[in-house]
Amino acid sequence: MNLDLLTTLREQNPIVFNIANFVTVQDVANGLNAIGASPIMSAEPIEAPDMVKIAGAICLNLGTLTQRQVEQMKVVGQLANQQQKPIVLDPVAVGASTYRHDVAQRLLETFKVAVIRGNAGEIATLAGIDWQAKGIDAGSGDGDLIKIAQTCALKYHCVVVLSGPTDVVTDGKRVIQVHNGTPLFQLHVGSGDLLSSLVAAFTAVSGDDYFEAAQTACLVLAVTGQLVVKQMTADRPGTFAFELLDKLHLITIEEVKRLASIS
Ligand SMILES: Nc1ncnc2c1ncn2[C@@H]1O[C@H](COP(=O)(O)OP(=O)(O)O)[C@@H](O)[C@H]1O
Ligand SMILES: Cc1ncsc1CCOP(=O)(O)O
Ligand SMILES: [Mg+2]
Repeated sequence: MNLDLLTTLREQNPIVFNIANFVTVQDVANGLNAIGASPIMSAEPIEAPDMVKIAGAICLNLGTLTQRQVEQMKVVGQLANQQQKPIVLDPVAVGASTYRHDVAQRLLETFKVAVIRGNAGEIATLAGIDWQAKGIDAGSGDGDLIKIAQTCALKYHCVVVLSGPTDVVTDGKRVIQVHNGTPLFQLHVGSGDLLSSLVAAFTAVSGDDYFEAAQTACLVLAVTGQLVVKQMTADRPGTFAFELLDKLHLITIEEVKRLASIS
């Protein structure tokens, strides 16, 4: 795990271009800003070439996808591939409708992504493995999460982050598990979207080592949440979200190293 990437990120302040959902767009923008990246959001296909040109990485979030956004994503994805800019795809609730599922498949056929980041239900759906996903939530299933993540990674030739109580990061062969975190992440809508955008920020500064970028993002966010919760006397999702933002700005490599629980 290369935690120096956090320093590099803060030094380079990479632009992360997000096609975000309208629910959590502000969490994503503020989270990226707090950690030391530079967010930009755009919903206009016409400016796709300019957005991709200035971006260090791109995060495509399928959360509230319109057909116009799908067209925008196709253009953005192809331009990003031509310019070797890494793309992170967040397949929000991909199992919840045929529309989402079809769109996700079509996008993944149109351009290559560096990382797919989703919860167990989303990654199992993309992998074609039986799972009872529940809307935006992971839902339930009894499959082996490592196998599910690996199947998805091999199917789409990319790094996969299957997040949850333990984050599984894999390129299909290598597997790292991040055991840090707190259940309070689940009480704040947007935790997953934030993680996806942070993965994108780290891919912007990791050369082409997207496996390394993804694990670093998972560990930094999970430890940050853990440190926030340590100070709280009761489960307060609102306070957690505010303090998470502050701590993302303040977190040090030493703190991450001290609490890291990976295998
Ligand atoms: N029960 C949990 N314990 C610890 N960390 C968790 C738990 N559930 C989710 N997380 C963390 O929350 C973040 C968002 O992941 P997740 O909840 O899987 O995404 P989504 O919001 O897309 O469903 C990740 O950093 C993950 O590690
Ligand atoms: C509630 C909701 N509906 C469509 S997108 C969205 C936000 C999903 O956020 P996350 O996947 O980070 O929990
Ligand atoms: Mg999600």
